[in-house]
Amino acid sequence: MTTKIKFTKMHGAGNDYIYVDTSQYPIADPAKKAIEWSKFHTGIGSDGLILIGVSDKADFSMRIFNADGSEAMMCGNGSRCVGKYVYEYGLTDKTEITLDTRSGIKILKLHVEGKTVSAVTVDMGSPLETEEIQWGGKYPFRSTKVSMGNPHLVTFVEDITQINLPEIGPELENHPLFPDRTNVEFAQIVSKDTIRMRVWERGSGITQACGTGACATAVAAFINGLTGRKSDVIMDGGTVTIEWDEISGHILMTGPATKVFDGEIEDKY
Ligand SMILES: N[C@@H](CCC[C@H](N)C(=O)O)C(=O)O
Repeated sequence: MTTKIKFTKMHGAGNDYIYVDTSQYPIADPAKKAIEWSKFHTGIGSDGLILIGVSDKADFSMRIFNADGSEAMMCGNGSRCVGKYVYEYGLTDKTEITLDTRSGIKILKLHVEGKTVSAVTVDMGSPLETEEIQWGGKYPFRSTKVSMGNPHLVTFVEDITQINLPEIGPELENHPLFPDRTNVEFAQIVSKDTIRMRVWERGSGITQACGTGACATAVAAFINGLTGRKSDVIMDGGTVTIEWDEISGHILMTGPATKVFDGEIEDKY
C-alpha cells in the first residue's frame, strides 16, 4: 500500500527538518520515516523529521525525530519553524501561540512582516540542570552539562577552528557518562555578548545550528562568568539571540525561520 504525504522543508539558521502536518497526513512510524527521509541520496535529505499536530493543552503540538530515528524532547530551531508554518499556512491567525512538546508547553511570539513570519521568539523555559565536568587524560578540558530538556555538553576553547568535531563529537555523544547520549557543543567567546559555537547533535551529527544547543551554550557562558545574560550565538548556519531572564529564570531564544520548499513523497507501508 502507498499513500502520498505532503511535507514542507524548512530550516532555522540552517538546521533543516522535514515538517508534516499530521492532522492532514498521519505518520504511522515516524522513527522509521525520519531515518528513511533524512537520507541525502535516497531520501529527502534533512537533520530529521518534525510532526506538527493537535493538542488538548496548547494551540499545537510538536514531535521531533533525529536523522537516526531517535525522538528528542524539544527542538529550538524547529519550534520557530513550526510557528512560521502554522501562521503562513493559515492554521492560525494568532501571533502568540503555545506549543505542546515533550519538554513542556512553549510560548512562541511570531514577528510578522506583512503576511510573512520573519523571526520567532521562543520562551524555552528554565535550564533543568547544570554540572561541571573536569575531564583529564585524552580530553584536556572542562565542560558544562546543561539540560534544556535535551541534554547538552558545552566546552569553551580558545580557538574553535582547532576542534576536530567529526572525531570528538561522536566520542562524547556516546560517552558512558551520558546514558541517553548527549548533544556536543564547542564554543569560543568572541566578546561579552557574542559566542561562536559549533555543534555535533545527538542523532544527527554535525548540523548547521542547534537552538537548544545555543541556549545551553549561553547558559554555560553566563554561569562560567564569560558573558552577560544576553548573547548572540553565531553558528555555522546563522545566529540566534539568547537572553536568560533574571526575573523568570526563563531562556528566551530569538531567531530566523525559513521555508525552503513544499513537496510530496510516496509513503509505502
Ligand atoms: N536541532 C534541535 C535539537 C534536536 C534534538 C537533539 N539532536 C537531541 O537529540 O537532543 C534544536 O534546534 O534544538
